[in-house]
Amino acid sequence: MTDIAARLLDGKALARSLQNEYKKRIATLEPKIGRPPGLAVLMVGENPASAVYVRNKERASSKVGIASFGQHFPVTVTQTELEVAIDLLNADDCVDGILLQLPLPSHLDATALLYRIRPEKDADGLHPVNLGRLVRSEPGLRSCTPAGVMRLLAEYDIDPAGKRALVVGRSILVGKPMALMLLEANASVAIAHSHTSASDLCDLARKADILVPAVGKAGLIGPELVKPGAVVVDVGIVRVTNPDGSHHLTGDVDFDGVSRVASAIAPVPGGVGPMTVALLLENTITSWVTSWERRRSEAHAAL
Ligand SMILES: Nc1nc(=O)c2c([nH]1)NC[C@@H]1CN(c3ccc(C(=O)N[C@@H](CCC(=O)O)C(=O)O)cc3)C=[N+]21
Repeated sequence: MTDIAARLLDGKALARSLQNEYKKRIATLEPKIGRPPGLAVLMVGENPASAVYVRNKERASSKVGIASFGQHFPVTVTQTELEVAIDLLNADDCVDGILLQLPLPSHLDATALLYRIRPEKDADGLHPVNLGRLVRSEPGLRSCTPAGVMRLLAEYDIDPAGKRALVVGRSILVGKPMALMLLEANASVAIAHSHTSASDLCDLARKADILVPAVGKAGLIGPELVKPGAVVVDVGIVRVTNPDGSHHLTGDVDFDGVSRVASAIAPVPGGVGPMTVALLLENTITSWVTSWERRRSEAHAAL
């Protein structure tokens, strides 16, 4: 086999440079707006993987100058308590973004809570209004992980137009919005999922110019499933326990094997994860600016 060293789609480096831009934008606008952007991440229980993400988000927020209104609830929290928390954040003029960290314990109705977040503060892009805008290709808050993938592709001048894209996974958080964003960028999009046969997955994957696995199964995508020269963006997150009890993250892709076949590859860690955090900050800043503009025009209208 010829060794093609795939280009590394370095989400970590891009996220860092985006964060520098956000920091400058906030520093410029904050004196006019009179307060920093505010982001509330709501986490329930002790899911260790979620805790990593929440910690990364809080660190990134404080780095760029976004105020955190995060709350951590015990696993015993009730639906009503979370509803009250969301209602208070919806009404709080210092909060621009609200993110309900998923998954939630099974006694809670996650959908009802996501629907309760005001669409203008839906930093995760999961409210039906924002999902509907995505379906319609209208501007709106976009789901952070797939938006991060699109931003990463753009940075490396990878244009999905006319390409065959395969998304593996159809979750509301990643797979479905990912497929819609690739479609919006004029790719020919297929979606494989848990009911797709192994042989169909193989056929579809080997035809894909852009392959986006988002399943959470280590080793799902080996070099035999990748078209030579394809772009592979690993969105899977698998938390592996090391022999010494510590943990490391890996994705759906056999990175070393696939690197020899693909033309470009986004690793885990260091690829889509940091981009997700960056786009969450970007959504929060967008909401901050939009709400300020809305208020300003309302004030003018009242004169
Ligand atoms: N409502 C909601 N929105 C989400 O966007 C959401 C969620 N729930 N639930 C869980 C998943 C997972 N997720 C991650 C984001 C970034 C990293 C991340 O920062 N990863 C880094 C660092 C990993 C590390 O620190 O080891 C990396 O891949 O390089 C990981 C995981 C967001 N999610």
